[in-house]
Amino acid sequence: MTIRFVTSNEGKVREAREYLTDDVEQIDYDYTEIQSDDLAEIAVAGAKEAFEETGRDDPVLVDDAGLFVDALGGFPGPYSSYAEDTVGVERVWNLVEQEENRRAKFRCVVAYYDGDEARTFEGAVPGRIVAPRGDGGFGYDPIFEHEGATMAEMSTERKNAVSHRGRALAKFADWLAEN
Ligand SMILES: O=c1nc[nH]c2c1ncn2[C@H]1C[C@H](O)[C@@H](COP(=O)(O)OP(=O)(O)OP(=O)(O)O)O1
Ligand SMILES: [Mg+2]
Repeated sequence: MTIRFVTSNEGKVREAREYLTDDVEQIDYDYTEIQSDDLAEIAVAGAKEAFEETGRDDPVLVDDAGLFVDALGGFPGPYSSYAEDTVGVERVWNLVEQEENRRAKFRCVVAYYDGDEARTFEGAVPGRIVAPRGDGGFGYDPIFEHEGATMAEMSTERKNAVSHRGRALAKFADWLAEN
């Protein structure tokens, strides 16, 4: 089976290919990202729209993810992509730099839709916000440290083994194998 991963983010696709045995085709369809504080709601709405608008044949996968910083009340959260495009990763670091509590989480929801019932799979990883280090990965990876390394300092394989997306994809892969 081919899974159509609807995203403009090549980093997400690279990570999904590392994880899933099925073929993963990237579809660069720009679905509406609804405004919600619930990643699952955003991902499901996107998956349904993308499925309807891109031919209704192979099932689609949509991944909605974000960085949730404790000291900032969960900001940027569901607005992570907007914050990255506007203020940028370096200035998100600056917001946290003075805080004593640098704890944060990456969260990810992947939504799978084949025209029947939408399924969601979630993953999260705890970490700490640090000054940018490393040049792998994408997005907030350089400022997100987990067990001593930033995610930008990890190989795709190592990042997948611990990451929010890896955990969500692992659940999805298990479900897919049984269905
Ligand atoms: O593993 C990650 N490592 C670093 N940063 C990450 C990660 N996962 C999500 N993020 C950041 C990127 C973006 O600023 C936001 C997700 O936004 P999100 O809308 O889900 O993705 P996106 O706009 O990059 O691609 P698309 O919507 O086309 O799938 O959180
Ligand atoms: Mg997006």
